[in-house]
Amino acid sequence: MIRLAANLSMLFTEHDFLDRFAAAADAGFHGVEYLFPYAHAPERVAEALRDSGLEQVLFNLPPGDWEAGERGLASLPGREDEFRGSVVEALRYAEALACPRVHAMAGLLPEDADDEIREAHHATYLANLRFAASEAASAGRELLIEPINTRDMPGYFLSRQDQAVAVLESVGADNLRLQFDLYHCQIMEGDLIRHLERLLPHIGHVQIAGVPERHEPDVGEVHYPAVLKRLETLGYRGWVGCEYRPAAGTRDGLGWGKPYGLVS
Ligand SMILES: O=C(O)C(=O)[C@@H](O)CO
Ligand SMILES: [Mg+2]
Repeated sequence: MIRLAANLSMLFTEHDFLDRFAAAADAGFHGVEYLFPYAHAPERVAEALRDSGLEQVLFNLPPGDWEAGERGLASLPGREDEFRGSVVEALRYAEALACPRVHAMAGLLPEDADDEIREAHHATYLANLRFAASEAASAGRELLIEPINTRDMPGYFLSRQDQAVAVLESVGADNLRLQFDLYHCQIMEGDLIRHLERLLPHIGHVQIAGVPERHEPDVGEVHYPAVLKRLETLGYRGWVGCEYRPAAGTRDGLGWGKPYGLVS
């Protein structure tokens, strides 16, 4: 059975952040994910989670200066101390929220990146992920990496599934896994079902959205009923994060999720 998690950075934004938990539970979700919890004390987020009866399934490490355009620290040479601090902070929240996995965003390459700069980012990424995976393992958590399409996020260091698999294999930590976002993969590479079949052993979390607008999964070029069916028959037992921007209201657009227990 497909288990859907509401991404509270994109869904239920009609409500204040801490009120989105109850709204998600009311719509039939059993899990939640979001970008960042850090604007709120962990106890307050834990309370909202507890009151709603939801499971926290994922959130991201602090990403650097998001407002200034930064998109993660993991591959940024010279920012290693800050990255290590972000690992400690994320694991503190993960403990308070009983969240089994956290996502480390890779960060952006400079516009004029040549081979030498790319190689420096790659080496930094591997070293940082080794450290973070080891800290996460000690805390009993998984660490995820996610290829993101370079149309939405130009310059993002990790953009293709093969690149992610090579990184997973180089780091070689059992708790370092793939956040497989079908929306990004469709834009960069397509062939979603074959990707799922091949990548399943690496996948720690799945996310979905309609392509190309990133609206509801039943809008656009991907036929999600077939893709989710294949995910199920492959034996995937993890969560599927609904990481899309509703075309109108969140509840108005939940009809696509009726077969999976959602209520519009
Ligand atoms: O943008 C996405 O896709 C995400 O999953 C965010 O967590 C940013 O990586
Ligand atoms: Mg995603």
